[in-house]
Amino acid sequence: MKIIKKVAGIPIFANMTRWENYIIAAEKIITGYNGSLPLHHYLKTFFKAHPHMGSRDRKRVQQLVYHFFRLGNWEVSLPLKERILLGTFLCEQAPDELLTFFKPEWNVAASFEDKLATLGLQWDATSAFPFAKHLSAGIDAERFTRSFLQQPKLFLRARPGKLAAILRLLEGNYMYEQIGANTIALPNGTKTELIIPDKSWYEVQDLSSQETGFRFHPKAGEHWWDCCAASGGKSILLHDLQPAIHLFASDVRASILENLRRRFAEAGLKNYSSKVLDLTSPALRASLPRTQFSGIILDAPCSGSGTWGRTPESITFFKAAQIKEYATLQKQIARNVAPFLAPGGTLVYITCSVFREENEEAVAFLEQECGLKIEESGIVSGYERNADTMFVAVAGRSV
Ligand SMILES: C[S@@+](CC[C@H](N)C(=O)[O-])C[C@H]1O[C@@H](n2cnc3c(N)ncnc32)[C@H](O)[C@@H]1O
Repeated sequence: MKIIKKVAGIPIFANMTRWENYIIAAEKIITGYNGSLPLHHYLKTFFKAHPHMGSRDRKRVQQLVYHFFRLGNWEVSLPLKERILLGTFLCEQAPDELLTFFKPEWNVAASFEDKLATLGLQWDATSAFPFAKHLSAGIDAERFTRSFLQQPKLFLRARPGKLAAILRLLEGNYMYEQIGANTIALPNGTKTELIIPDKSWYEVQDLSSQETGFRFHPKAGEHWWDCCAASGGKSILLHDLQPAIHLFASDVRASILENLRRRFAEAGLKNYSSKVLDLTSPALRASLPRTQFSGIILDAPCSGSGTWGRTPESITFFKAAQIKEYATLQKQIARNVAPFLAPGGTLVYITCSVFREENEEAVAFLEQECGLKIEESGIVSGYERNADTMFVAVAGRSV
């Protein structure tokens, strides 16, 4: 085919369909991406540098790239274009013009099993997800890895007393599902800020993340420390369960605590203190507002592997050696933080990881090295609910 021009490095071929140009753009993105930035940041920069692509083109090319990464390392020996089409075939459910153009014989509405039969391929969990041998107990590797083919949903948590008002705005106008007492699931990409005018009515928070809060049982007057608070998702959840607590939130990043302060202000949460703290520091005691807390939320820095349905590029670029690095950091933090749990108090250890080293092994460490008693622990499974998968353990200190 003859190149008629190049636009920002992408060849535009004579007599080429839109679909062929989409594939070429997706190939260029995939070959240029090295995993050092999150994919959505890379895509933003790429599209900025290629302004000739309209918003519909950008959206379609972006989908192709995500479909490709959702395959993980499965069938890596196929040519790039074939893997992009394969990912699209397995991820899409509705009739798709691009796929019809390239593969008219593929029935995109067929079941996963029928699609594999059409392709003459078998799903292999260990090549799709090279870290399968690290999975925590109770995770079905086959189902977990297949879940990467679907983008997780967007979940809202209705703040106390606001569910009915939010449902009135959604009813009849938007596709949504109510889950449990406070959760609303929406298609990913829904612009909630355009639907719900008051930001203090809800928090965007994954379903499994919301459910970790079932293990917080704060009582009025207690002192709680959210020691890896980030922008405060768990802190706001905790506060909504019991506003009359004394909340102390800390994180090692000053910038994320700025986000927390902004988010708390939007949520109308005023009664708290916050501080930048490095939990690996041996001088932690001197920096704390008190030395005994009734409750500690340790939402540890982790691989994030339970959330990779939202960032599937991580499957390709994550290195197994990083699991050990996170596990070491988690133990260091646990050892430093545990002494500040008051007798009779509760430490809730949370990760959004699916790896045993960050979950069960951290729990064994809390028990064996930190003198805590594990009351409950396990996976909060999201992979069959279009949600993230998390891990939560409740540890207590004897009186
Ligand atoms: C999983 S995130 C917390 C998410 C948060 N709790 C929420 O609900 O949105 C882990 C946090 O730990 C923080 N962190 C990492 N290393 C740390 C350290 N050495 N000391 C304190 N915080 C640390 C990170 O900055 C990150 O914000």
